[in-house]
Amino acid sequence: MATIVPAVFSFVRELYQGSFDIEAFEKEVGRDFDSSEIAQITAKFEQEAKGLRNKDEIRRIITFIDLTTLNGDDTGSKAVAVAKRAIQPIPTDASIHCGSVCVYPQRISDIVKYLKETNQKTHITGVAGGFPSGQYHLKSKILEVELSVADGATEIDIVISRAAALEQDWKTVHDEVHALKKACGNAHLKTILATGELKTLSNVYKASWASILAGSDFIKTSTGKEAVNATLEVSYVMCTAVKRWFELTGKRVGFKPAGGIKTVDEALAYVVLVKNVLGEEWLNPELFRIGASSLLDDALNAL
Ligand SMILES: O=C[C@H](O)COP(=O)(O)O
Repeated sequence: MATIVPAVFSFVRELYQGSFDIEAFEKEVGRDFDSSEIAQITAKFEQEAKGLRNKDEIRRIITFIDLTTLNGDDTGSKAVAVAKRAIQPIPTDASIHCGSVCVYPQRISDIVKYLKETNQKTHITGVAGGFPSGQYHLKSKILEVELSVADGATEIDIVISRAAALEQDWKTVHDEVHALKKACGNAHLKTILATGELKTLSNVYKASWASILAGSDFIKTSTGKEAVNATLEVSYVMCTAVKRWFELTGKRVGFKPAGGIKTVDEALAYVVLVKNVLGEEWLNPELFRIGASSLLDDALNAL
């Protein structure tokens, strides 16, 4: 780490030695963002997205989708039905798969059982760690992650503590994500910032950094349960942090916009944003996902 991270990011080195210096964190990543400037940039992305609407791009979008069902009345058979769609979303094309099927912890084992019985594979994302509010004891968040991984989730989506973020307690945000990353074992960790509840773009940037520094494999905008979910504006700020981390360390963290993305046109705007800010190399399911429950319907209608 010492040879890769420049001196200006000395706090990253200290972090890896087990300390989190909040003053250094604020100094290094505290910055303001100009909303109107970002709005102009994202308006261009939306414009560019209009020219991208073709069948190949729509098929590619389908491969990015974490096909989601997160409802109180989800049953085992509903979860399995969604998993079947994630495995073969286009009925006439067995070569295309969604990024994963995303469910609550109690539904993970239903999908694992179905995959075993039918000898099929898909990534299973379990939302855990006090999803969606994060208002739970850390011990129960850790246990929920451990149980979800034991049940067979290959990817875990957790939420940050918005309470800690709003109190500018970035050490707690970082330390919780770090503990949950450890609980994931080999499962990939996607950390949800719930940006609609973070109040400022400066907070979105700091939350991105705290989550990246804690070892998140992806950072994700929203749970789909906040009043305001994914927006291009917060995505721009989050991808700016992902890009800076890559410039400093050579490490690629993934990005997942989620919540309220229902149409191909909306999804294409995120594709253009990622391509422009992070580069084409991010546009594969290893580094880019879209969390969505209904986007697949619009994509299939458009094919
Ligand atoms: O993580 C995925 C989101 O919960 C999905 O949200 P959505 O139902 O608005 O598509």
